[in-house]
Amino acid sequence: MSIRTGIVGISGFGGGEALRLIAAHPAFELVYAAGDSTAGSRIADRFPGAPHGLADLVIEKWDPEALPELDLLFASLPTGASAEALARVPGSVRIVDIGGDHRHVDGWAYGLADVWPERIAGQRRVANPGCFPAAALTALAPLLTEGLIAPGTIVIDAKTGVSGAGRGGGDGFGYATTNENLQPYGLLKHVHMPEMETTIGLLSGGSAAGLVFTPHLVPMTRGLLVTMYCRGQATTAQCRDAARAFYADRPFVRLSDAPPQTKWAAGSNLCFVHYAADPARDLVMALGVVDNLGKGAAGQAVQNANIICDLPETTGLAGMPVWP
Ligand SMILES: NC(=O)C1=CN([C@@H]2O[C@H](COP(=O)(O)OP(=O)(O)OC[C@H]3O[C@@H](n4cnc5c(N)ncnc54)[C@H](OP(=O)(O)O)[C@@H]3O)[C@@H](O)[C@H]2O)C=CC1
Ligand SMILES: CC(=O)N[C@@H](CCC(=O)OP(=O)(O)O)C(=O)O
Repeated sequence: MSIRTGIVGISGFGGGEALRLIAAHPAFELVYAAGDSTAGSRIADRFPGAPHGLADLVIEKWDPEALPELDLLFASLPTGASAEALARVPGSVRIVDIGGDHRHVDGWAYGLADVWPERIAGQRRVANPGCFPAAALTALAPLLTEGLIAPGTIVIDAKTGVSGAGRGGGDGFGYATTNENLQPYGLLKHVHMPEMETTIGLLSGGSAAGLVFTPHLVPMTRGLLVTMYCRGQATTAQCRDAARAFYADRPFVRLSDAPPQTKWAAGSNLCFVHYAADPARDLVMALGVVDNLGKGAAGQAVQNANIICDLPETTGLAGMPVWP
């Protein structure tokens, strides 16, 4: 089966990771690549390691009115740049939006693929979660659905690699300012806070109004770790049992015995979850690790595309992480 596939935003970090995955995907055939400033260049000009069959594909100027015949489109545009344009893509084209314009928007399935595959199947429009929510919500979902933690008391301390800011990260994302530096940002106003509050409400039936989320930029290229502190009386064993049952038949979530490390997920679509609890302290800790460009972006996007194209979820995603 050949599914005619496009990527808009292909020159970026998210789009480039989608290209890497699609180049090795047995059913998705890349026939359309688009962007803005890179329009007119060949894939190989941007990605010297592209396979021969894709090297000469020319990046088009993004124009939703001028698409070739497509079955599937991955959009990896800056948040704010896709809502209006994607509304003009014919309804026959399935879309997975890696950017933030369509999360919890009517007409779009929220693509938390390991938690809600049944809500994604059969849809033609899927909004990929943000990278921090991908890790945090995957780790929290079993605890919330089992009522093991109070949804309004969650504190999320997060660390991300610099590629999370994209290729055009801009001032503050250069080598001299990120190397050997640790930068908190977005205190109490990061856009992923409302995204996570809404999803936690859906998972728990309760309000996550007390959520606190603090991301930190750390000097690594890829990787994302969330360490979460919640109120609850559950034991570590109860949290682990809940996660084991919740993810029993899910291929990409790994319950780890030791606290997970960002390198464990590098280059993969895996999410590692881990729990430690102490009822005497009324404390449940939940940890999640993803590759921000994998499960945090293009990996989860391909998983979502597999689901809406009725393919096995693992198609093109079975490769192990890169180590070391
Ligand atoms: N990086 C990450 O870890 C994650 C990113 N995301 C989201 O994914 C999206 C892409 O992020 P990322 O890849 O990091 O960003 P980059 O800055 O690396 O890439 C942005 C891409 O968008 C293209 N682009 C920008 N404006 C336009 C336009 N007007 N028309 C057509 N193309 C345009 C650029 O094309 P050109 O170079 O040709 O100008 C480029 O290919 C964002 O919404 C981001 O928030 C989500 C999860 C994780
Ligand atoms: C390091 C860094 O800047 N990371 C980004 C994560 C981007 C992301 O997940 O994307 P969406 O904009 O699609 O939600 C940030 O914190 O905004």
